[in-house]
Amino acid sequence: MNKKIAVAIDGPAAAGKSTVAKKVAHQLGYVYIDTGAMYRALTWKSLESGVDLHDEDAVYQQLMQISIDLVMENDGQHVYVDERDVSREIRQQDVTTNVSFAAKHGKVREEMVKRQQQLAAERGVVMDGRDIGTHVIPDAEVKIFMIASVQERAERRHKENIEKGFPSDLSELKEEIRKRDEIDSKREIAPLVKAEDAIEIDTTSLSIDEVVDKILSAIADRVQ
Ligand SMILES: Nc1ncnc2c1ncn2[C@@H]1O[C@H](COP(=O)(O)OP(=O)(O)O)[C@@H](O)[C@H]1O
Ligand SMILES: Nc1ccn([C@@H]2O[C@H](COP(=O)(O)OP(=O)(O)O)[C@@H](O)[C@H]2O)c(=O)n1
Repeated sequence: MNKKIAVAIDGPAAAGKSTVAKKVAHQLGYVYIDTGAMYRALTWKSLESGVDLHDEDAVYQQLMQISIDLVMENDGQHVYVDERDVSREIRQQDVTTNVSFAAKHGKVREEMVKRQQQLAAERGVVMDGRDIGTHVIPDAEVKIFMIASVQERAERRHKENIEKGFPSDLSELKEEIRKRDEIDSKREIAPLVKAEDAIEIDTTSLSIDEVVDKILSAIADRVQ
């Protein structure tokens, strides 16, 4: 497979996007870009500095003052805000429950999309998020929309939290996922929606490797 392409993976919270995107990128020797981590990094910084996440100008100003870097290291991708490694902090519950507020502002999204498009300028990328196939890389050669039931997604996140030593409550997780999906799907700017030309994969009863294989074969079909 010589021709390098862009693969856009979108879908709701905990559908398995980043796990699968990382594996697909690894198999192809592509770069993986986690756009959710960028919104989480901004949210973490805003909470740290006491910025009101509902104040569009304040959140935008905060974003313009920071650099957000995704760096591949031996143990996986790390996220830096300026010089600080915040990979763990951005997965904490206060960031998770607030990130959709930061992500709904038009000015914030415009700047994020600009940064993400720079990262994807060269092909050979797998990028995951909510608006990748619709706004960030609308001309991506392969677009995937991953879904799974809320129950399944909450159970997956619960298991992951316990493994990481994070406190976790299944019914709270279900509620948080439902609420975040609703904000992400109903926002005015670039809501979470399947791109017309995206392939939908329901991962509820699929293993990680089965999903990876489906995406790799969609890519193989496209680049032939
Ligand atoms: N098809 C799958 N079957 C079972 N578990 C999965 C599957 N895909 C992902 N997971 C697990 O679900 C959790 C959430 O996946 P993640 O990739 O973080 O989702 P997203 O990026 O969509 O939020 C992770 O712990 C991951 O290992
Ligand atoms: N391209 C993107 C990526 C994430 N986001 C926002 O960032 C939040 C966190 O994204 P994420 O991919 O880390 O979320 P999880 O599904 O991993 O929990 C989402 O709930 C969206 O509010 C977005 O608006 N657009």
